[in-house]
Amino acid sequence: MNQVSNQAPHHQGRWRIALIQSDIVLGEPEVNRENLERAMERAARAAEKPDIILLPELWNTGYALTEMSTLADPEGRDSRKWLASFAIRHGIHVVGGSIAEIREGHVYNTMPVFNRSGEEVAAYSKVHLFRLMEEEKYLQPGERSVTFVLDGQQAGAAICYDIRFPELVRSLALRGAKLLFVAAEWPHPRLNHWRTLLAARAIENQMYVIACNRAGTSGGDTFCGHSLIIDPWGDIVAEGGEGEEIVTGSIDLSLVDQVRRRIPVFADRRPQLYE
Ligand SMILES: O=C(O)CCC(=O)C(=O)O
Repeated sequence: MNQVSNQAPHHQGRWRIALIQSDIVLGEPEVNRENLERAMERAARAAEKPDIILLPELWNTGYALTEMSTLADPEGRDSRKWLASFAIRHGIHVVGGSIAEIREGHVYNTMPVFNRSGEEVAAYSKVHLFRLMEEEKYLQPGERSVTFVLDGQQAGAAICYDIRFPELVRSLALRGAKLLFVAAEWPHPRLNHWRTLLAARAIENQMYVIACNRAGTSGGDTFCGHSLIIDPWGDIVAEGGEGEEIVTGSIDLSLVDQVRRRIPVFADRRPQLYE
């Protein structure tokens, strides 16, 4: 199956995507916002304007887990206001990576999503906390999986460790998601896992996987970059290197239906045998 054209116009499920693969300064939300804003403005003013911008995980605080109670954004208010105003200013959908936010005394790792009009169409809080980095000691897990609609197209949300749970992504696909947005702070030495898991989620669910990882180093971890856009056949539309970069590519959601017709995985499922 051929890759989709890089020139696809943004109508009828054809979108140009920009992934803001940035470094994140530990515990410095204002600095991070300023850095991201510069990169997002650059992406928005490119000759081929994106329809959707995706940011990395925990872009406000980084993994400053022990300081979350003071650093996390109360109700995510400031971060949301800023993301919404960017979406309105440029008429671009903003899948807001994720932010540390405090709600009712708990810190959540939450991906807010804004449409071109600046309306918040979804907020997904990471449901699988990553014990290897002791997230469960400092964060509260979300309690629901989330799909949302942009320009009439159904999408699903995932954050980092979530991609190790095929059942989560399958459930999003069964609810109609034709693409999955992933925000991550995925470190070495697991680049191979990152690339393989993302490709597997795309192939098995016959959906686009659009994943933005951070770059840089922090607290002894070196992050992989390699943000990816993978099509429903498993081909790579765009992939970043290791450093800071805006990764862009175009997608055509009619390819999802084509692939699902060619190999009818969803029609061939036998869920009564799986549990
Ligand atoms: O699953 C992994 O290897 C990385 C996950 C991770 O870093 C995270 O969820 O923050």
